[in-house]
Amino acid sequence: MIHMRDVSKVYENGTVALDHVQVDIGKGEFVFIVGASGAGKSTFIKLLLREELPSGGSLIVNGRDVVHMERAEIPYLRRGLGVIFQDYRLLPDKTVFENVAFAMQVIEAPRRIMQRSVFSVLDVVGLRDKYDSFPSQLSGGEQQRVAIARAIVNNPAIVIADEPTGNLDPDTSWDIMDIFQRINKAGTTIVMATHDRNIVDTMKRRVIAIEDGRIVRDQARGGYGYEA
Ligand SMILES: Nc1ncnc2c1ncn2[C@@H]1O[C@H](COP(=O)(O)OP(=O)(O)OP(=O)(O)O)[C@@H](O)[C@H]1O
Repeated sequence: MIHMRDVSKVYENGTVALDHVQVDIGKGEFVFIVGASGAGKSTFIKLLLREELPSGGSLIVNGRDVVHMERAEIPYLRRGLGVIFQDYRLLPDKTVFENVAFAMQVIEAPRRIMQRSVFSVLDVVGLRDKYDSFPSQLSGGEQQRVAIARAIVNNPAIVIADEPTGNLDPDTSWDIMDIFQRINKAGTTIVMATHDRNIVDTMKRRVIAIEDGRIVRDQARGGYGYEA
């Protein structure tokens, strides 16, 4: 699904955010990206989404060559990826239903399929009865569940999450992680950058640790730190 070969990212000001990174992530994997603040996790994710281009190396995401891609191909790359951020990024003037449906309108899905799909993913995240609420009427955990519903409504091959539990209390974080586990069980690849030691140590999934732009550990059933 994801093949990074010798990928580096040097920002315009000379900051080396990633330094010759090699990673292969296969279908159905659940991968945590861990590392201190500034280690390069968000840059790693931005490259996958083609929000930033690598300065060197090759990168294949979901069968597409991200480095040599035409601008017009970028939306097709992103359609295959569901993205979730720490701060939810919902549209404040749209209801829960509309926020999720919007992701389908963008790809011009037929209306009849849209209604069914939106309610189906709202069931997955347990929010069907809130379909008519606005984001401001929801708790942080509920808003993140809407963001997850929006991310998966077009059946992406890969779900990419940058600190999805960063603003949530421990119990709510686990509710969110249960949803990610269910999505993963259904075959979706999950790549999640996180600072949540408890979650990483408890789940014992693949852990890729980044330090100063380099992968310093890639462990099949790892913990947050070396000791786990
Ligand atoms: N647009 C940019 N221009 C210049 N430097 C940048 C840019 N974005 C990130 N950096 C730098 O690149 C390095 C890696 O940043 P990145 O955001 O990838 O780290 P991170 O591991 O995601 O950190 P955090 O956990 O705090 O989000 C840092 O030194 C950061 O200051």
